Amino acid sequence: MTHSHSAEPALLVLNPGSSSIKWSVHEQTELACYRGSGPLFSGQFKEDAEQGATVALAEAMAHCDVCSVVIRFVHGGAFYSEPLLVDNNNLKTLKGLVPLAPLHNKVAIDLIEQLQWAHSNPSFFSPPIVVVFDTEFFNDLPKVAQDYGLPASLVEKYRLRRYGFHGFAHHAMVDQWQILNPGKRDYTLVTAQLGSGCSMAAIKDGKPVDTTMGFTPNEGLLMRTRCGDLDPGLVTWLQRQENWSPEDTDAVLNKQSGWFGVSGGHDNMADLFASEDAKSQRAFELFRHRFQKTLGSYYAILGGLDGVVLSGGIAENSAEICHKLLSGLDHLGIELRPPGGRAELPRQLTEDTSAVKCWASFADEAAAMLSAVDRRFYINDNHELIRRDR
Ligand SMILES: Nc1ncnc2c1ncn2[C@@H]1O[C@H](COP(=O)(O)OP(=O)(O)O)[C@@H](O)[C@H]1O
Ligand SMILES: CC(=O)OP(=O)(O)O
Ligand SMILES: [Mg+2]
Repeated sequence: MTHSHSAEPALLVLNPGSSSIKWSVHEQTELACYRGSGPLFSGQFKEDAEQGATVALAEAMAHCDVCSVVIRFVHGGAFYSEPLLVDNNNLKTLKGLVPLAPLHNKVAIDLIEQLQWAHSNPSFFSPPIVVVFDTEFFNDLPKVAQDYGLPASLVEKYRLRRYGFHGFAHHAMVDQWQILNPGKRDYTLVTAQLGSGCSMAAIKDGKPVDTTMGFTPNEGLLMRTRCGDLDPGLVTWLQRQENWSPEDTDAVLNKQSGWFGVSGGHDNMADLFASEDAKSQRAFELFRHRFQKTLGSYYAILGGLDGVVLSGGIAENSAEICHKLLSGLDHLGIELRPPGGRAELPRQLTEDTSAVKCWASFADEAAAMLSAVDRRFYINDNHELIRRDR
């Protein structure tokens, strides 16, 4: 396949989540025009699809002149949070960050390597790769929301902080809220990304002031296979009891826990929610309890609440689960509509009279990723990706 300038300039976006890899192809104009007309085409593949990235790229290149591949990279550690043009040097550093987000960074590295392999094949042109970081949205979290109660010497030595993740999803939800409430100022909002990974953010006037995920994407809510909040004393106790290595500990807390572990094997939230066995119900109650506890604490630190936006595979697909998560909260000013009714997104979950307006929406992570690229790069008339002068 050759690089042809006759076709339309476009970008391929790859979004490796912890349960699937989503890809979409966007016209170059989508870069500057956040929430444009949506992707030209899109698809999904599984993490174990050996050449998933090159198949997606070949399909994109059959129709468009792909100027760049944009890949969501969950954890850039203390090194990176701004969009980065991948080269052999920074790729080494990125590879060293795999243990910080064990379910995500390795998959992103594999995607980069698949594309580089394609590049080494003379019959296949592979465009420049830009990685964009899930942490960027939370760069300027208030210090109090970045801190852990650890010794200052350790914090300084390793530049430890709470990073926050799902930045593109939370950014897209804020954007959705602003579209639904045009011109509203001084607003307080809670956004919740509920997919395989789950996180919430407290938002004041469009900026995050706290979020549930911390140093790694395994703090806070109960997730598909991640435990979320845990007493650190329990971890060290179990390590001694079970003689766990760091790798064993990682595997249990990231891959065998969450609602999957608590329910004894329900992977998909839809199955868990439909199941009537006691363990599944207990897992769902824990999921709901953590969600509501966080919502209440964010209400407290925000000093009020104008709205809630729910997103991710769970919220997008299940009106009943959205209803359960927000039920019993009349005292916070959440007056729910009966579930059911309109299925399309954004879906209004509360009555028009409700003090707190709640919505389920599609978090357009790809659009938010493209707008991050647009802040640092542009595409010239030769369809080349160029860094903007700062
Ligand atoms: N109909 C449904 N009802 C409830 N949960 C669902 C439904 N469909 C999908 N899900 C949940 O959504 C998750 C996928 O969400 P998504 O945001 O795509 O995750 P990720 O990006 O982490 O891979 C699945 O793991 C599943 O638990
Ligand atoms: C950070 C994270 O958990 O992402 P995802 O939900 O896509 O797995
Ligand atoms: Mg996701």
